[in-house]
Amino acid sequence: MTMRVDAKVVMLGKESVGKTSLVERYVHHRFLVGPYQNTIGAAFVAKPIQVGEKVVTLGIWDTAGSERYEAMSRIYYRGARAAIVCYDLTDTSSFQRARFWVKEVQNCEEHCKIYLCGTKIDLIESDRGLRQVDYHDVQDFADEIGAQHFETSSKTGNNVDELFQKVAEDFNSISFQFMTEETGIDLGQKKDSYFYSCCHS
Ligand SMILES: Nc1nc2c(ncn2[C@@H]2O[C@H](COP(=O)(O)OP(=O)(O)OP(=O)(O)O)[C@@H](O)[C@H]2O)c(=O)[nH]1
Repeated sequence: MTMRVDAKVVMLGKESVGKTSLVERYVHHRFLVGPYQNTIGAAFVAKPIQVGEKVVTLGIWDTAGSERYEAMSRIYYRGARAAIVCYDLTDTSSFQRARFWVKEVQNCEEHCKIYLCGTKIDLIESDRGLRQVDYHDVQDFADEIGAQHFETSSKTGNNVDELFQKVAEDFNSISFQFMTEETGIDLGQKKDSYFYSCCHS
């Protein structure tokens, strides 16, 4: 079966922050328990999402967080319309890594919207002392870079649907803007031209 993808979305962030778990929760409504498995390279899934009367299909690339695969991740965010930059709320170093990815995306993909996602909030709900990344610090950073900010749990499902729904809604409203500004231009072509207008270094 082939499926037309409207928008490319890329999951970025340090290894084991929970990128795969977020996609798994959102797409398959489940949380996998058992030994943690590194993503190797990247995984792809297409997910149609209802936005008002329209269906927007997100093509989600789940990249490997290990620094070993850093150069490969660049291939996956090329042409992305949204980047979900994840950090683990119980790990300060993962937030430093998130800042790195934000810079990368800002430098290379001017049409890519950034979403900051603090993961594993369920751990903090059961023990407040585990929080290592302050909500307000991230919100200030989000305001500075014009990003949306979510705190989620793939274990309980908390805020996961809201995150992806927001990505699809934002994409839909941006496309709508193109359509009204450029009447007569085929939206598909317009979008494609953006798909390839990224850095080529
Ligand atoms: N409690 C809790 N654990 C989580 C959550 N999300 C992920 N985990 C756990 O964190 C570990 C890493 O999760 P992954 O989803 O594989 O992380 P990843 O970012 O895809 O890792 P890489 O593929 O190596 O980049 C696993 O043991 C998960 O079970 C969450 O919301 N809550």
